[in-house]
Amino acid sequence: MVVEVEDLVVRYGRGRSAVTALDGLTLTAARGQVTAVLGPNGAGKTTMVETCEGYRRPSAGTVRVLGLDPIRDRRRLLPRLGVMPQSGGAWPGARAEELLRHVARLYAHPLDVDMLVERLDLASCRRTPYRRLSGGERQRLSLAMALVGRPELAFLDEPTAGLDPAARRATWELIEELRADGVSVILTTHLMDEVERLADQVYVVDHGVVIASGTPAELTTRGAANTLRFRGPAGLDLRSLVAALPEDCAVSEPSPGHYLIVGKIDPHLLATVTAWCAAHGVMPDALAVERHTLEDVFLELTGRELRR
Ligand SMILES: Nc1ncnc2c1ncn2[C@@H]1O[C@H](COP(=O)(O)OP(=O)(O)OP(=O)(O)O)[C@@H](O)[C@H]1O
Repeated sequence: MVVEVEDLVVRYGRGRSAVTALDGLTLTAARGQVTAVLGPNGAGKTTMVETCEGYRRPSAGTVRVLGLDPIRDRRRLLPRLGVMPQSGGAWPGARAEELLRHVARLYAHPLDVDMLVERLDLASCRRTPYRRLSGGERQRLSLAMALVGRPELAFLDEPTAGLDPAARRATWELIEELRADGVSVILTTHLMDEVERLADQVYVVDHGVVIASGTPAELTTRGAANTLRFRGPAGLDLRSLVAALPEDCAVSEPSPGHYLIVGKIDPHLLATVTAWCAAHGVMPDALAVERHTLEDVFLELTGRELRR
């Protein structure tokens, strides 16, 4: 495990005005994987990442990063980490390329700066002072600065927030390459498609605790079962269809001629349904499988939307 967080509590302030940002958070991240921490605004994602980076002291609980204590072993840890903070962290007057080259010089075996500039589409703003960069350019430069040192473990705090679709795709591709190179990535996000595309393991966090975890596929198929819909003649004999399906499937006709099957929808089940239709002379129109998204899962767990 590259990150082990156990019963982590982090409070800001004291007394009555204290805010408990993390309230007993437990998670682990495996080497060479992309681990996503997903949650709405204020869930505690940034606090968790900053505590792993050694910027925040736990009020209780333990944190180990690459087997080390982020505060006590900070000097040994920092050269092995890549950190992309949510905002800022650069000198306003320094030019984009200058900043990146400066950071690259702090590491023993940096990546090729020109390659990163090219990959993250920063060529047109090489000479632009940081304070004049657009939000998206800052974001991409910040990612380049996190990766240039060839980190073993990269913490990326909402790496694609505010990026246009092309920049988002370029960022995703870069993260996939990092994983292919054996880099471990901890990613915070509130974007479903990002998690579904990139994450090996997801922790859904709300109010400072983990409320669900698993692979994206596990999270979207468990509990909240998937749905198969089709249209056909009204009043089909559903008892015979139910008999043909696995026990945990529910079949209904919510309105005449509209059929709904709720359960684990896999290719086998699809074949059973179409075979049943064929045997009964039914043409299933508008046959559609609806997969639950992580958004649905979050809504079911908390009763709230993930995006606010
Ligand atoms: N320095 C601080 N002082 C006081 N409260 C803070 C501080 N930083 C964060 N908080 C509070 O702690 C809670 C968790 O914030 P945090 O930034 O970790 O959440 P987040 O999940 O990263 O949110 P976002 O998606 O908006 O970045 C919030 O209620 C926030 O207001």
